[in-house]
Amino acid sequence: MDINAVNALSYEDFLEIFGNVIEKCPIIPAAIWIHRPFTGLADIEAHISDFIDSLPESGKEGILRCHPDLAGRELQSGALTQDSQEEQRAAGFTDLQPAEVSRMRSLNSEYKERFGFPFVICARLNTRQDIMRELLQRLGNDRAAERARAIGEVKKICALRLRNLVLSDSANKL
Ligand SMILES: NC(=O)NC1=NC(=O)NC1=O
Repeated sequence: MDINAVNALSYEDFLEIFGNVIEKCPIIPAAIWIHRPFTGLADIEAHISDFIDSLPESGKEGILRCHPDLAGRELQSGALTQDSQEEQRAAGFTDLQPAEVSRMRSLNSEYKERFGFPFVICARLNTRQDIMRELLQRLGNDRAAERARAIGEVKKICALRLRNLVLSDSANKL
């Protein structure tokens, strides 16, 4: 789907296609729709990034809290969004040994205990070994640095979801 097709979408169709580019935060694509016509994928990304950056810290932490844990309960119970399910599978979290599941569980809760929001990383760009190493390493960050780092990961997840949608010609899904 080229950028002209994106710009020609009704609001409802735009939200149908792009509503989950930031996990469970449809308000973000709903808000940036006003900026069309977009000049390209990078323009959509830039508007999403600017919107997120304009939020108060509580809003950024709210976005992080909308993300499911990696190898968490939602994965176990099949409650993940399709995007998240595919990302977690790509990073190898759908075939963890029980010991690895409980290790991720305790690391995730230690992280959440310390920062008040979940550990977020772009799963498609990392192996599960990278992710566990990153989780341990980032536990040492201070809250502000970690919030910024996690928001950076949210933007990477968004960039890959956008590319997947636009290049996979998702207009056919309508
Ligand atoms: N807590 C997370 O980092 N969750 C996720 N990262 C992804 O790339 N997909 C997810 O569901």
